[in-house]
Amino acid sequence: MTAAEACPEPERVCVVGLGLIGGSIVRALRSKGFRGTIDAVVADDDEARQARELRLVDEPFTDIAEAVAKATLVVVAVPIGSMASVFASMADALPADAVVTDTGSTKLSVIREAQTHFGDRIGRFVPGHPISGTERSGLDAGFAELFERRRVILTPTPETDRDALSRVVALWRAVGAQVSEMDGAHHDEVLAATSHLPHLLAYTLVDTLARMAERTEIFEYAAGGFADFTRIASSSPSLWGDIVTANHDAILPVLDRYIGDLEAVRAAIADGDRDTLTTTFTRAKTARDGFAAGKA
Ligand SMILES: NC(=O)C1=CN([C@@H]2O[C@H](COP(=O)(O)OP(=O)(O)OC[C@H]3O[C@@H](n4cnc5c(N)ncnc54)[C@H](O)[C@@H]3O)[C@@H](O)[C@H]2O)C=CC1
Ligand SMILES: O=C(O)C(=O)Cc1ccc(O)cc1
Repeated sequence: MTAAEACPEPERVCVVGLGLIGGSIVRALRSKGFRGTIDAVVADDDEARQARELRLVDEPFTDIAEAVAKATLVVVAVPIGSMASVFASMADALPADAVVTDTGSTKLSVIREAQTHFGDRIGRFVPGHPISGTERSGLDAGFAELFERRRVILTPTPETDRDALSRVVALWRAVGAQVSEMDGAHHDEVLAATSHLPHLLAYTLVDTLARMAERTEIFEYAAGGFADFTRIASSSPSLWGDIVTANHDAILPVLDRYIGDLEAVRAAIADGDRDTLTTTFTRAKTARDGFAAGKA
């Protein structure tokens, strides 16, 4: 589907935060032939120059209020910890009927900040989260295919306007994504298990090994399994500090459950209980094979 088919309204999009996600959205819009205007809030003059040279944006801004003043659709793609200050900076400058959406990895915390800052215009805010990314950050890390056939979860609230929702659905379809809807609390529980916990485990494993005395040798002899399991430990520590702090209510129960299961595996190893180990590994392999087959 072309961007023009998915997004027939000539939107004036303003992407706030031209990092991995914001940079990929503008690249995808360009590569799909999006016919509207693309503005962006950039970090500094260097990023503005780069965005212009790559023809990614029509106009780069460093001032948020100025950037959103003519927008019809604003996409906030900044770290979770920056959402509140970005919403505060744009609230009074937004055109009355502009739609605002975000790409944050947690949803209840972002919805709360939006309610605080957008007040009675909260109906024009559509909470969103693309379930695709990489361990890299910044404008150079972005690429046009990032959202192709990948899921985006929107978590509208009872206050969300249907028109605003359909405009955001159209934007994500225009960049090749498949859109689902879910309640914000459910989103945060699902993502705590499938994304936030794996990132925590990868960071902690690498940190544990890196602080062991023989660490040079451990990393020298690490095989593909280590690389597969730990790639995401190269993700931005600051971005993930924000995510884990914001979603602590949903993360703690699944983390406790995992610690309990790890303790059971530890006990089986200590007791030489091979049956428990192979039963656990078999259950996991069946589940993982099913997941891999579903993705193929
Ligand atoms: N990294 C990933 O794979 C994914 C990230 N997300 C979410 O998308 C959002 C963006 O993440 P990334 O693009 O990966 O991060 P990034 O670090 O690559 O880019 C963030 C951008 O926000 C800008 N920024 C930060 N604070 C700002 C502020 N106060 N005002 C204006 N701009 C500001 C930075 O200059 C940078 O360009 C985050 O909320 C993240 O949780 C969602 C899906 C995947
Ligand atoms: O690098 C990976 O595999 C990821 O899992 C990227 C990612 C990071 C944050 C999200 O909210 C969604 C996806």
